[in-house]
Formats: sequence, structure tokens, C-alpha cells
Amino acid sequence: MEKTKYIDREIPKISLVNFDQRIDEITSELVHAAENVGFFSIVDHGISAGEIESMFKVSESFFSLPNDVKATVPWNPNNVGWENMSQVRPSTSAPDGKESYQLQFGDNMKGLWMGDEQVPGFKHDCLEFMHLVQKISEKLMVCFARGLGFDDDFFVKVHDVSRPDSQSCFRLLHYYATPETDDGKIHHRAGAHADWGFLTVLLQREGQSGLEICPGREVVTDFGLGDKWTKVDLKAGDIICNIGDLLMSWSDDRFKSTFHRVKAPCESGDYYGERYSIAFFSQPVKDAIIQGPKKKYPAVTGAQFTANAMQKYFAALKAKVESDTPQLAAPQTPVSTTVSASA
Ligand SMILES: O=C(O)CCC(=O)C(=O)O
Ligand SMILES: [Fe+2]
Repeated sequence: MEKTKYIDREIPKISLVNFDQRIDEITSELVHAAENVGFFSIVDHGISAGEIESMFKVSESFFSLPNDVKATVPWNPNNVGWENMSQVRPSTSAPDGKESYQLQFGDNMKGLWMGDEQVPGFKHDCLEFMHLVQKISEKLMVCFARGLGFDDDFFVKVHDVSRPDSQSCFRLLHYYATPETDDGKIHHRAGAHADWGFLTVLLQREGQSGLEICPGREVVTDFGLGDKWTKVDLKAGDIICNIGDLLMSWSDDRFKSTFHRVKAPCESGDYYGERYSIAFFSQPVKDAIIQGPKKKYPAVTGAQFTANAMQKYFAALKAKVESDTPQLAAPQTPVSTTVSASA
């Protein structure tokens, strides 16, 4: 099998300590990171390593439920619910080797929260943690608004998670352990892609590595470029953030939405065990008007942007879900019939 070409790239590490006093300095570090690699880690962000690990324990409790129980909260095209081994990325033709459960703050979650009988305190614990992550995203949004010359609250207002139509998505991920084989086959954990939302905040458990990035997209209309990858490793408590396509277009391509993947382990040094991660995708409310300061792209609403992204990346998958709908309505749905459409 051909070996991956790896190169070292610096992934900026940005401290949010004394945020209010240091906002100018933090803004210039964030803008620099956004204009170049598109990925950065943040430290001193206010969530402790213990709180993050507690959230992972909740996630583990959910994923260790039997599949027929998880299938009672199935994924649907509002980008909520559980999917298993069914997300096929445009860059691959095979499904990701993972299961994921997408959670939101608003009305889209009706009937899709796993109950306390199955995982005690699940909804409460998730929402509490989701609000903590939202607070961090809001700090970054203020800095990005400043960097682009918008009012401080410009992005925060259109990502208001107290609105019933909020579309921001908190995604629990569980990648299955992969056997060490030398059959030359590539098994995708998460095939290469760019996130289509505004901003992604990502958590992983220390040691459960696999995330890799490949910077180089100049315009948001390009697919990924290049074949030189850089491994991203995190220490417990660090948080990785990346710019999504929406912020790339909203900044007239100034801030880069970077191609990334969770590589299938297949080379020496790769991690073959199971992996848990959590991604929080900030998505604008439906009536947000999206257009950069230089008006490089025509204005679109939040609803149109999401519909375009679904069309671009997930038309086939949506069609599959629609054809599976009668089965999806039944709680005993076989797990293989659900399909995920998140980034
Ligand atoms: O699990 C990870 O580290 C990355 C997940 C990811 O890129 C995504 O869900 O969009
Ligand atoms: Fe992603």
C-alpha cells in the first residue's frame, strides 16, 4: 500500500486566559491561524480536563447501549439523531467506520433525546456541556467578527442557541477498533472532508489519535488539494478548532476551511484502538444573511446555505433516508438503514 506523505506544520496553540483584557492579542493570533492553517488548538478556555472526561464517560454510556436501543433515536435530515457505519463522504466510496449521535439545542431534537432510563441524566449532562462549548465558540466568534470588521456581536447573534430553530450541532463520535491487517485495503474512519458549518470545536481523548489535516484550499468552491498530511495530536484538556466552509465564504475566502480526515489505521505508528471524539459545529439560524465584507459571493440565508451543503455533499444520502422512511419510523429499524449527513 502506498505510504502517506507526512510533513510537519505548526498548528498554533492559542491561550484564552484573561480573555477580556487580552482580546486584541487573542484576535490577532486567531486571525493569523484562520488565514493560514485553518486549524488551531486553544488552551485556558475554561473547561477542565475533568469536565471533558466526564462528557466522554456520558458518550461512552450512550454508545455502549445495544444497537436496537440507539436505533430508537435515529438520524434524520435535520442533522440530529444516531447513525451507524453509514456516512459515505464524497471523497470515498466506503462508509466511515464509526457511529455518531448528533444533538441540538432546539426543536429539531423533539423525540430524539435518549431517555434517563437508558442513560441517567443524559439530556441534562449533554446540554450543560453543550452550553460550555457554546460559550467558547462565542468568544471565538467575537474575535472573528472583529478581524473581519463586523460588530462584536455580529456572529454571536446569528448563532443564538436559545432560539428554537437553532441548527448548531453537537456530535458524539465513536470510531470502532480496527484490526491490524496487511490486506492493502483502506478502511475509512472519517474520510477526508472540509466541515461545511461556521466553526468546529473538537475534543478527543488523549492517546486516541488519528486526526490529520491537509491545508491548501484557496477558495471555498475548491475541493481538497494536495496529498501531504500533518497529524494533529491533543493533550487531555486541549481543544482543537477549525474554520468551516461557511466562515470561509463569509470572510470572502480570507479564513481557510481546511481539508481533514480521521485516517484509517494502516501504517506503522497508527493507533488501531477505538476512538471517541466530540465535535461541536456552530451553524447559523435559518434567517441569517450570509455575505462577506467584500461581497465576493452572493448573499444567502442560513437556511439556503444548509440546504446547498446538504445538496452538495449529501444528496445521495438524503435520498436513501427518504427511501428508508417507513423503516425509520419503526423503533426496531435495522441499524444499517440510517444515514448521517453531518460534516
Ligand atoms: O473525530 C474527529 O477527530 C474528526 C471528526 C470530524 O472531522 C467531523 O465529524 O467532521
Ligand atoms: Fe470534520
